Amino acid sequence: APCYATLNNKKFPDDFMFGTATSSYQVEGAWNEDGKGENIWDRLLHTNPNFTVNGDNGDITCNSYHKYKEDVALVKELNVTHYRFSLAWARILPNGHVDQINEAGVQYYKNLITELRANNIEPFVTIYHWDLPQTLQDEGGWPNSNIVDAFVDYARLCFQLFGDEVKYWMTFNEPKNTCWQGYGAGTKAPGIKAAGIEDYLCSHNLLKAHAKAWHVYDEEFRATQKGQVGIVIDSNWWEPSTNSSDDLEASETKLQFTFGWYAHPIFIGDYPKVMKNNIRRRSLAQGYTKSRLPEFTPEEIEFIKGTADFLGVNMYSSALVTPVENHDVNAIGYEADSEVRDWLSENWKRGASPWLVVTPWGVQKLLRWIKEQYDNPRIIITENGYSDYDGTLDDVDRIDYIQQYLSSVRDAMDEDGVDVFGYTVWSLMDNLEWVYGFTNKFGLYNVDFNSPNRTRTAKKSVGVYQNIIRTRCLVDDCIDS
Ligand SMILES: O=S(=O)(O)CCCN1CCN(CCO[C@@H]2O[C@H](CO)[C@@H](O)[C@H](O)[C@H]2O)CC1
Repeated sequence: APCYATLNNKKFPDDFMFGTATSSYQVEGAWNEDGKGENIWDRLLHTNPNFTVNGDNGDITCNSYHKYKEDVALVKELNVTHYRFSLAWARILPNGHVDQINEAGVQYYKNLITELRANNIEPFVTIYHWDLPQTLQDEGGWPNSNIVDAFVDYARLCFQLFGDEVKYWMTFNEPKNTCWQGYGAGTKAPGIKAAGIEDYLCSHNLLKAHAKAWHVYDEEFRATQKGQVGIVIDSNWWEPSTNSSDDLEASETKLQFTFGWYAHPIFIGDYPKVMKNNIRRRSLAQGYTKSRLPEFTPEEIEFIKGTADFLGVNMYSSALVTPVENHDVNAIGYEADSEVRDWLSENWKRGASPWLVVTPWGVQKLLRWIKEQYDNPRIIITENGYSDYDGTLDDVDRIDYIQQYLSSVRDAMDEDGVDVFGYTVWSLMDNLEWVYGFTNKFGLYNVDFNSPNRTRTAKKSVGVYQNIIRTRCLVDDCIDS
């Protein structure tokens, strides 16, 4: 493996939190058992089986709903401090509203949290990881402002039910992919293609919902439960394709359109200027009478600002950027509105996921940028990982990936003073990788989807990650370092 000078001469702090992660729709299965309601992924994949490779779906997947004790044993074996998982809204509230609580669903999460605590593992709970109850989508979904109070009622119930044992909450996983992929590109449930319109309505409501949930925790629960509420925002690192001022500006613009879209309202206030300017200019040029990007009132700007006790960052990959010449003024969508083109360099090693390239230097650049942009927020890497096609147990590529990215996180902490308090490998086990089905495997543990028992088997990376956690430093297999 390549030698990185920092690999073997840096220790992670004793209180640095190493963890691993999954999400409800990707691992639980039991899609319609014990009173769970239908969610937008159930509906989308049952009505469009070819939406995913091989028609794979979450009906059973890893069957974690029935195998959660075994899963917690694997998490324990990893010797991690925390396990990040998400709550399936429709398992707790089958029609999405608090008028009907499914006790069996509540009990499942209470059992999971109890099992984690019994094994001295910190539960890191994502309230929403893309699996909206179908009834709420039928009522308009994220673009309909009614969703705000539906989410806040759901979040308040979660705080009430689980808040005595859960001290780390994340409202949303990757708002950009919730909105852009769900309602813009249509590449994720509910699969709506309304780029530049419904993705912006989704984000407007999602930000209000996040902020309201944070204020509810702050006013009604923090004093007694003493926990923290954050949000998980993802982005590539966007590398200028040359050091021309145009390319440097394109990088900054793309960062604002992907990370700033959500971080700017929460950490500074309001949408980023370049988003507001670009989208207004393009909307008017397209004949709209006002910007396609909704506007916050001054009160809303103040209400949303400051609503994150920590920042979860999902970072996997990078891309090269440059301004789009003679852009099509009629193209709409958050990518077109950025007027930036991005692509992957041929020189970068690939993962199985088409968007995944091995660019560890990108995580240090993104973390440094976040620190400078948002005044050094407390950060935990809530997802980072490598996918292959065959789920090989001899996963040396994943071992290299994790070590190189951790080394770059370490550099951001040492050289740039970024306040990173944890790192989380995506994922505990191979699972349903959205449109790629079971063909993209991210797990530290292999899952045999052909066996009814969904047998989990440790890959080589399990031993390496255990060592990193035990020794607090990166194993360097170089002999000449
Ligand atoms: O969107 S950008 O314009 O900035 C760049 C495009 C590429 N992204 C990279 C990450 N990605 C998946 C992240 O998705 C995350 O990572 C895991 C692996 O995919 C998933 O299994 C998790 O559920 C999800 O939280 C969505 C697409």
